[in-house]
Amino acid sequence: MYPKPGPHPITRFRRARRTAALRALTQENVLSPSDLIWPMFVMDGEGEEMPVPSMPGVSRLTIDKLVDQVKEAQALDIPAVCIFPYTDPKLKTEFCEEAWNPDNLSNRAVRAIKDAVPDIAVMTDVALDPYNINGHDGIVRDGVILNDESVEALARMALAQAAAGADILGPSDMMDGRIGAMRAGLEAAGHKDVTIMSYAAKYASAFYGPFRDAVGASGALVGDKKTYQMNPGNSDEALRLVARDLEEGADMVMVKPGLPYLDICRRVKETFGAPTYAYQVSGEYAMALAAGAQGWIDEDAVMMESVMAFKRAGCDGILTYFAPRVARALHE
Ligand SMILES: NCc1[nH]cc(CCC(=O)O)c1CC(=O)O
Repeated sequence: MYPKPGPHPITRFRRARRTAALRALTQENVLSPSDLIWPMFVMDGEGEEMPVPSMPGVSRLTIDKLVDQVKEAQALDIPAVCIFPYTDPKLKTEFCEEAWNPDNLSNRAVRAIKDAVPDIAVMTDVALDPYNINGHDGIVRDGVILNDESVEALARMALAQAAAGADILGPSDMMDGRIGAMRAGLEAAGHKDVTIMSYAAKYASAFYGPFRDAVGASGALVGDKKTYQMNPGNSDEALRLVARDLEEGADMVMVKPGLPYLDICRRVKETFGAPTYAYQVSGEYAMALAAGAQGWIDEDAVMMESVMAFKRAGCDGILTYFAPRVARALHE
């Protein structure tokens, strides 16, 4: 593919690495605040925040404080935030009706953000787990996660989020056919310009543990999510899922988790050329923080290196809890 480099000493790769200026000049990939999506957790109440123990530096915030944090995102030139609700356990039901309540916590948060910070892109999560008594992303009957019934509920949920003003819908549920159903529903309701970032290749991963604590789903979850999330041993299947979701109307696609699945990011970007994102998930964040706290790694350096790795793998952007820290470092 490339001409073979000449032999040493005609070729000395170290020449271009000798000074910081030469290294900067020959750097292939660049990270910018505009590559970042900042995931945030919202809870009921006012003027309060509750730290997530397994995610140091991350807190659930009441809507007023969440809006302040979104202002901070904007000041840091981060173009998008992603909202996850910590739902009152009393609102969780078998059929997840709270998911499409126009005034549920997530929808109220979206409206408050769009009111106060209209220019930032707001992304929402489309999945039933925050509202489900059994913690699953879909509706469960006799221990089986029902696909088509879940898709109906998810499409309703997506419409409520679009009506609240979400710019990007993020279906993270992994039911089959949900993108098509959402896209048809959005068109029919006149929400023609709402984008969908499909969690297209989402793996059944052990790296989501701290997130489930943050949204209060860990205690609720009965069993695992292996009948709908992907088998970590698969790669070709990710391409078929991305092809399917793009065809059904996704504008952007995501690979999740992040670092352990960079090969998937690369294949997806090369195969489709579509806007491709990775989610550096809660467990990845928690691992870096835990090792950093022990003094076993240089946390800041590991953070920047890991986020850069996504760009190198071909991603157009990264959802990461490190977003504000990375943006701050880039502004220094
Ligand atoms: N549908 C829920 C959802 N949306 C994002 C994450 C994980 C995010 C993270 O770990 O940071 C999950 C958890 C899951 O699928 O169990």
